[in-house]
Amino acid sequence: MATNYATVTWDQLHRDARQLAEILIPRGPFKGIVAVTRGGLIPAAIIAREIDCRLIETISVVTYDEEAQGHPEVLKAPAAAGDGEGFLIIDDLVDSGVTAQIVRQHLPKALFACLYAKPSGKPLTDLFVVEVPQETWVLFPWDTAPLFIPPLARKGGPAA
Ligand SMILES: O=P(O)(O)OC[C@H]1O[C@H](OP(=O)(O)OP(=O)(O)O)[C@H](O)[C@@H]1O
Ligand SMILES: Nc1nc2[nH]cnc2c(=O)[nH]1
Ligand SMILES: [Mg+2]
Repeated sequence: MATNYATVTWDQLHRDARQLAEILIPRGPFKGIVAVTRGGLIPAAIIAREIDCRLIETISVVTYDEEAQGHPEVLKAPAAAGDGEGFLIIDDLVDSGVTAQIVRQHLPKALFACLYAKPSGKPLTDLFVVEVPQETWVLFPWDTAPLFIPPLARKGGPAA
């Protein structure tokens, strides 16, 4: 279980994805993008628009059930990307690096980029935008909703 949480808003995610696109442009052009579903889908869509790439393939890897890490399972291979030559892989984040390692085994010649990287997974990426501490759990905008919280003055109980 994580000890800290970092909430990423839609605006922040959009800014980070655009920043990644900017550093990717000199590394291209790319034949296509392989999005690591599901987390890589929205970052991949934003980046595809910015780098003007219309061919999007997916690889589906399931590793986590909420915060619990399980055994990674590839539900769909990225058939259209061959060995990955000329392709760009996009995921939302690397944590342990297990998912990235499996994706790289399928696409050894592709470039791997993600928005957020924790120290254990960082060496598995070619490019990322923001480093996040290992013990922090990133909350993405598609996993969260704004909630009512009571005013601070009422926190101590009815007398406050
Ligand atoms: O570096 P790791 O420890 O392998 O963790 C990173 C992976 O975990 C999350 O995917 P998840 O398995 O939760 O599936 P999802 O993308 O469908 O939400 C995230 O989107 C990365 O793909
Ligand atoms: N949402 C989310 N999924 C993850 N999968 C592995 N690490 C994380 C994380 O920090 N946040
Ligand atoms: Mg994922």
